[in-house]
Amino acid sequence: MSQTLRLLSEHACFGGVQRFYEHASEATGTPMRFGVYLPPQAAQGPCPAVVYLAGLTCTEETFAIKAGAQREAARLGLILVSPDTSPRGTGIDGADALWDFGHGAGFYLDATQAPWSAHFRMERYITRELHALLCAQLPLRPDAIGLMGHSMGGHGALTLALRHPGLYRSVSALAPIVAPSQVPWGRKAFAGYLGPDESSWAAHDACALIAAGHRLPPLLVDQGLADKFLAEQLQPERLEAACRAAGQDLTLRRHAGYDHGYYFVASVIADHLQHHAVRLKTG
Ligand SMILES: N[C@@H](CCC(=O)N[C@@H](CSC=O)C(=O)NCC(=O)O)C(=O)O
Repeated sequence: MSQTLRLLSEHACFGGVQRFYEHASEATGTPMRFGVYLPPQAAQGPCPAVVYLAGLTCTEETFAIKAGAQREAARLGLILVSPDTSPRGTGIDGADALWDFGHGAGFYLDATQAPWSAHFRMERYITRELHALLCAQLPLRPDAIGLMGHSMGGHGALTLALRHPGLYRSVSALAPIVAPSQVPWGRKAFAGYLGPDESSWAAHDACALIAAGHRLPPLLVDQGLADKFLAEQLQPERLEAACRAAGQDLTLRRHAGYDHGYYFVASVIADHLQHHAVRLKTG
């Protein structure tokens, strides 16, 4: 049954339109919000799309407001989709207490542990419900959808693409968490959402998935070298080693002087959209 999308706001942008929508989500059991940028080409017919998964503390607005991606998306004829990073207003005790767990920190997986499992079903939301809704209700090409993300969202982009082969034709990440089972952000989230049995964590860990034989389309990753989270949380050398051992095509670019924030994202976003456009517009 087609879901009702409620248009929250609409803004003319580079000849296209930036919109924000809300809908009742079956996956999370809450209202969910997402942003959509429709380039001018979308008025003529279906366009390829890139879904952008944001990081800890972000909302559906962060990418749209801070990354400056719309100019290049308009040039390339790409639709941009920016979902929220977790369900909101769940009423779960403690869900607002921490910035790296709970609301704003859904980690793009389906929690198996109470009380989180009642609402924190972001994998199902992104890969099934939102995917179907976008294909049914927006002028995008279902065969030409890419996935990218930043930080926690980079983890989401890598793991969802690895876990759902064929769903996303192009993949990239900015300063991603690549081995969540091994670093504090991921260990905290996985313990809470998936429970203490670490054997269940590997299925949501990009490096472990690659080592287990899962594959991605040719992957572009950018990482700032002045990123305060680089050594403790991100550790791109783990992804580099996993890809090298598995024969996974990876372009990992390290950028001196760039930190973790959206000044970095804005500086490389055009390259990422071009990476996606090349793959989404051919084949
Ligand atoms: N509150 C934190 C910083 C939170 C932060 O840096 N969030 C990043 C994503 S981190 C990994 O997922 C982000 O994208 N923030 C949005 C922004 O506008 O920069 C702290 O105290 O360090």
